[in-house]
Amino acid sequence: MIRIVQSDEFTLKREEQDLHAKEREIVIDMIKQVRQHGDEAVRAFTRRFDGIDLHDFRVPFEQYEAAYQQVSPLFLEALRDAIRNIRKYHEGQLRPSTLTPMADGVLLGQLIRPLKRVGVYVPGGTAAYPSSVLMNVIPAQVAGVKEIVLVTPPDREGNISPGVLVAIHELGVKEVYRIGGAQAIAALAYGTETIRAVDKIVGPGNIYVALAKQAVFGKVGIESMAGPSDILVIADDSADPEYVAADLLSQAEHGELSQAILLTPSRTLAEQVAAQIVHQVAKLPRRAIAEAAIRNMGAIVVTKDLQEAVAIANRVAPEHLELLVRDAEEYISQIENAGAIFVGAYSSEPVGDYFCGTNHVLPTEGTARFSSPLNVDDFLKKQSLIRYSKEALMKNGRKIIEMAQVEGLEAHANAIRIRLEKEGKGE
Ligand SMILES: NC(=O)c1ccc[n+]([C@@H]2O[C@H](COP(=O)([O-])OP(=O)(O)OC[C@H]3O[C@@H](n4cnc5c(N)ncnc54)[C@H](O)[C@@H]3O)[C@@H](O)[C@H]2O)c1
Ligand SMILES: N[C@H](CO)Cc1c[nH]c[nH+]1
Ligand SMILES: [Zn+2]
Repeated sequence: MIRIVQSDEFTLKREEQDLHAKEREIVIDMIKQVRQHGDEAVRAFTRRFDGIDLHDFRVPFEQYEAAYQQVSPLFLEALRDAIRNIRKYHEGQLRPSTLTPMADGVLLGQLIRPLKRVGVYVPGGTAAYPSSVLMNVIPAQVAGVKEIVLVTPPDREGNISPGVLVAIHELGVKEVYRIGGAQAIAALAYGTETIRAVDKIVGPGNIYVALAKQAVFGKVGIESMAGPSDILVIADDSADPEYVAADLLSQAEHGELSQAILLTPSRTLAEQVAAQIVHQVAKLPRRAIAEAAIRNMGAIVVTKDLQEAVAIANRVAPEHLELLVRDAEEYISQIENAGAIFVGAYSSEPVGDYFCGTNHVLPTEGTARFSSPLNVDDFLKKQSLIRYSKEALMKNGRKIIEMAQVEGLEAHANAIRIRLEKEGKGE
């Protein structure tokens, strides 16, 4: 089911073609419709893609109460532990504003302020993602964002999964709309009769969601291209093939566009993992999705050695990278491009998806070359503060004028010159 190739035959699908040209066109048109027709367009797309006609996008309050009756005590305990871990990890990312005193009484600063109004996308098309509620909302709260607007798609009865509702309630998010896909992103970016526009949209989703976020960037901020999940495992012959296959499948089951790649110098391991995938996938409830993902986007690449595996991994720039090799720590510094690095046999990827505290909203589609995991800084903006003194201006004014004149910007030069002249320092 999964192709096994030698390293010199391996190409990435995204290197061969623009994988998402059709979907890009679709979302651009959807965004246009929502801009023109507001709620009416959102309602029509929800009818078409989620199969429900919603008059009110808000989640009825009784649904939160009922949700607590539908989740297990262990789920609630796990959720609360995960909240603690995620909060602690993200609190470690906070840093204060800075004020730097310079010569002659000059004070320069970097002020850090939370964003005012942020939209959070929680995916929910083919699976429910309570964990994504935590991963988006907690860093926003740690940053001090006051207005958090959460959107998530409804099921065919118009309901949101109990796990998601409980997670929302545990974190105290109040503004929640049952809408998803590109229509939800457009509504958050441009506003509708019901939904007030936000300053930034964060959160993972399928390819329609990721491309819609890309398309509205500029009107609002976005954190990254957190689209279809992917995983890359680097393993040597010390790795357990059952673990490798299970971890690859853990991401393949997200969606048919999920990419799962194993790089190994061991032909024996390659064949054992391929056999394990066939064996394990057969038992999965989401077998059809995982099989399609493995068939379309999966690969086992037999490399010359581990160094070549590292070089290919840096080219792939995966969302998740697992190091299942002897002396795994020694390879960490060589992994330049990966959203999250999981080190050793017990750092299985779902540990990061749910629980340890790091953020699972990660850059996909190779964008780990330049993007980072969602973090507290995504919810903050920085402002420069300049308090220049008279003494400093009198001392440096001539130099500033000279720079302005080299740029041919005489009005800039004048703004400084006028002050120097008033103080009797002009030429
Ligand atoms: N990168 C990350 O950090 C990360 C984290 C969690 C989940 N994910 C990804 O999120 C995704 C979740 O996907 P999902 O589909 O279950 O939920 P989703 O909420 O992302 O998407 C569902 C929505 O897609 C829209 N849609 C479906 N088919 C469409 C079509 N043909 N045309 C236009 N719009 C359409 C619908 O409006 C629907 O509400 C997976 O790909 C998963 O890998 C990524
Ligand atoms: N693996 C996903 C990020 O790509 C996050 C997730 C949530 N639930 C399960 N997995
Ligand atoms: Zn996952």
